[in-house]
Amino acid sequence: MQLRQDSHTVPPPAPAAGPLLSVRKLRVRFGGITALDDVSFDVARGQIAGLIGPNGAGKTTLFNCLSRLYAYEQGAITFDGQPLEKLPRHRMAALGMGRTFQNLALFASMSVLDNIKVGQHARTRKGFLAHALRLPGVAAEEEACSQRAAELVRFLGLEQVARKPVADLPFGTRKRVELGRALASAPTLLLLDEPAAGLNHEEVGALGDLIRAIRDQFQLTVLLVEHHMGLVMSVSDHVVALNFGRRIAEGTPAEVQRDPEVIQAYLGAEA
Ligand SMILES: Nc1ncnc2c1ncn2[C@@H]1O[C@H](COP(=O)(O)OP(=O)(O)OP(=O)(O)O)[C@@H](O)[C@H]1O
Repeated sequence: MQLRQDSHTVPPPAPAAGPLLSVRKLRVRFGGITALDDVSFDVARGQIAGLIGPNGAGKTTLFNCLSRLYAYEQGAITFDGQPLEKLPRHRMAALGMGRTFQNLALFASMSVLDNIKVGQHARTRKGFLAHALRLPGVAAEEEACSQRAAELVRFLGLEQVARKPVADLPFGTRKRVELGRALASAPTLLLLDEPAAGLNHEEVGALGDLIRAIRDQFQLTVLLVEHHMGLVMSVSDHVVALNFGRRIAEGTPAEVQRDPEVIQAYLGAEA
């Protein structure tokens, strides 16, 4: 199905050239622990990129740097040609970065539809005061938000539960709602933090199809942190592997899977 884009929610067209995301020589330390050490990689526009590594490798730290939740002591991140460190944290969603979290971050007592609508907040133009005073344009903006949320609900197959509180839903369904909320901000880069965690085998299979459908439908770029190797390797165009905060390999899924350092990192992790 085709999602309608409206004048209030459309992101500015991305310049065609250069990677969408560029991470350069990133270093993050927590006391004596170096969580990221000189990490560099690019994510090309339209790509599904997988970020893998054993526990403690630095994946979440990297995501938190992208969301500006963590500060980095060295290095640079460029998103859509803009240096991230110059931008305030609250502008990340408006800039075109949408994110899901390892531990679901939804409003449990609110309905599916309302949770998805919350995600559009960053894209609305009219401020709090305009809404409170019902200034001209507010009604049109609200209508556009409702329509987009309803279209996302349909796209994600959530029609049957759209008006139910999120707390009443199974875990796998709640994860879809979180995806819907991240998509509601019309991101150009979607950051997925362990979307397969807690899902059963069938749900993981469906998730792979859904991630590809999302990329194609919304023409966005995906960066995926995931422990489920089957999912990462089947869905990713490009994979970056971290271990102990360092980038140990990068390439196609096949290249990374046969990289000796990657094999050693995972065998070592299991030993
Ligand atoms: N806020 C923090 N304070 C102190 N140390 C931290 C903090 N966040 C992460 N670390 C440490 O940084 C290192 C990297 O952790 P991180 O959570 O980024 O790894 P990860 O690859 O996401 O692991 P997992 O797969 O288990 O989620 C670990 O040694 C971790 O203990």
